[in-house]
Amino acid sequence: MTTDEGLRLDAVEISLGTRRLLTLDRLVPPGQTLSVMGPSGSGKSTLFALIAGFLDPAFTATGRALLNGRDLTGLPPERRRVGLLFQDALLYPHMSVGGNLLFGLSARVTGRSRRRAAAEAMLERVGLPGHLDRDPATLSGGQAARVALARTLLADPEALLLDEPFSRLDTDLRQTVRQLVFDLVAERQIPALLVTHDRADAGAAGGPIVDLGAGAAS
Ligand SMILES: Nc1ncnc2c1ncn2[C@@H]1O[C@H](COP(=O)(O)OP(=O)(O)OP(=O)(O)O)[C@@H](O)[C@H]1O
Repeated sequence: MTTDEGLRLDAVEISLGTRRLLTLDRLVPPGQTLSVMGPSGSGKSTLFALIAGFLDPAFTATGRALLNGRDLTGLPPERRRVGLLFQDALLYPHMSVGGNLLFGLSARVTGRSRRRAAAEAMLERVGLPGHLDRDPATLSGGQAARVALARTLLADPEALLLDEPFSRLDTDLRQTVRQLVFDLVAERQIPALLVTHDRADAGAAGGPIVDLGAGAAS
C-alpha cells in the first residue's frame, strides 16, 4: 500500500468565527473505518460537509482532504467520489427501488440491461434479491437502509461517510445492518468515517476512534 491510498485528512482545521471547532490530521487506510465521536455541536457534521464538499461558508477551513492522492479542495461534490449514508434512507418516494438504484449507479456502467443487472446484483449483495420493482413506501426500516446502502455503493465511491446510519434501527436489525456495512467496507477496501454517539457502533466498526469533544482530536 502506498501512502497515497485512503482518505487523508492533512492538518484539517475548521473554525467558526474565532472559535476553533476541530483539528484533525489522520490517514484512514482502505478498508478501515475511523469512528468520529463527540458531543452535539463538536463539529462531526461539519467535518463531513468539508469532505463531501458542501461546507457552509459560515465556516473557515485550512488543510486538505485527499482521497487516494487526489486533493478534494475546490472539487464540486459530484466529482469527489465520496458516498454518504444518513440516519434516514432518503429514498425517492416517486421511484421504485430499481429507479432509486439506477439513479445512484455510476454512469460508467452503460446499457439498460447491464445497468439493471448491476442494480440487481447489488440488491442481492445487501440481502434483497428480486426487490427491484418494490415501492420504497412498502419497505421496512431495515430494508430501506439496505437499499440506501446499495444506492450509495452503486455510485462506486472511493470513500464512505456514515452519519449515524444505524441510529433509527432497533437492536437486532442494527447489528445486522452495521455488520453488512462494515463487511462491504472491508470487501471493497474503501476508507470510511462513521459519526456515532454509540460506543457499540464504534466498536463494531473495528477501527480507531477519534473524540472531537476531547479537545485534542488528532
Ligand atoms: N450553517 C451554520 N452556520 C453557523 N453555525 C453553524 C452552522 N452549522 C452548524 N453550526 C454550528 O457549528 C457547530 C458544529 O456543528 P455540527 O453540526 O458540525 O456539530 P455535530 O457534532 O455534528 O452535532 P450533532 O451531534 O448535534 O449532530 C455547532 O456549534 C453548530 O451550532
